Amino acid sequence: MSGQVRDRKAFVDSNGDPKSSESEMVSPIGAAYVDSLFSLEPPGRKLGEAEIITLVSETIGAGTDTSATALEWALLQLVMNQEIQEKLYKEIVDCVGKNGSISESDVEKLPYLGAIVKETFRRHPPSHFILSHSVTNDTQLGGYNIPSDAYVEFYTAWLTEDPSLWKDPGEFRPERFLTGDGVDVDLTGMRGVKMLPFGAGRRICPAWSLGTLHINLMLAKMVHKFKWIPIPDNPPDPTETFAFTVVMKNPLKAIILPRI
Ligand code: HEM
Repeated sequence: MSGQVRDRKAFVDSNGDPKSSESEMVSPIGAAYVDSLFSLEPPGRKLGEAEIITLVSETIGAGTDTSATALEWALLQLVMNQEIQEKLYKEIVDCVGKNGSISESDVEKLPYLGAIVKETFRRHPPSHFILSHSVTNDTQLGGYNIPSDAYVEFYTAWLTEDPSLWKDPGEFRPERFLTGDGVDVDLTGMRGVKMLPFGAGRRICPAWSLGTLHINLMLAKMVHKFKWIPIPDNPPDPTETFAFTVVMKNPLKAIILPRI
């Protein structure tokens, strides 16, 4: 790895910008995640190669399945609920037009899109458990003794299945985040805990806001350019199964029609 990655200078010019032939593939020196790892100096040492590889692969692993799963669940709901999809399409067209292009700054102007993404995180949290946690010293939490050699697993999906917290929790209803029991719900758990798709506290997903933005953008672009409809006599199957994330037992199949 060191030969290939640490010699990134071969791909950039004297200003540190990518050479033109590489511009699609290489970020300027200093801008990539891996650059920040090379310059990171925990007290008294540099990170070793094994640590850098672990950190990079953790980021790729944690960032791909989660986002892909969330997007697939959102599309399943839009295929099954055409009126929600059309309401979203109208919101997008009102904002950027039929032929426009949706950019990062448009996302905050699309509240219904945001509500669909939040409702997806609530109804289909990609991860039903957060990562294993442990304590450095024996302690007590919520009346339980937690020894320092134990792994503590938090099942966070129970929150969003709880009818005392959510009205009809099994229903997919984005409007709840605009005018109902989801208004003011905070995805990070800082202002009360009603859902925890990214965990909470100091080990919360470090990319919770990036992941949310990616899903908003990808979903908006996919609905702006294409209409997603069910295959006749073969509607999507919402049965779940546990993999790295909670995925569809039978992956989504749909008819995808260009809008224009
Ligand atoms: C919909 C998208 C995502 C969801 C639902 C999600 C969810 C989570 C959850 C539940 C955790 C565990 C938190 C805990 O143990 O308390 C986590 C950790 C993590 N996530 Fe995400 N994530 C998403 C996107 C991403 C992306 C895009 C990246 C990277 C670019 C990423 C990188 C990480 C990393 C590195 C950790 C481990 C943090 C640590 O060890 O402290 N995630 N994520």
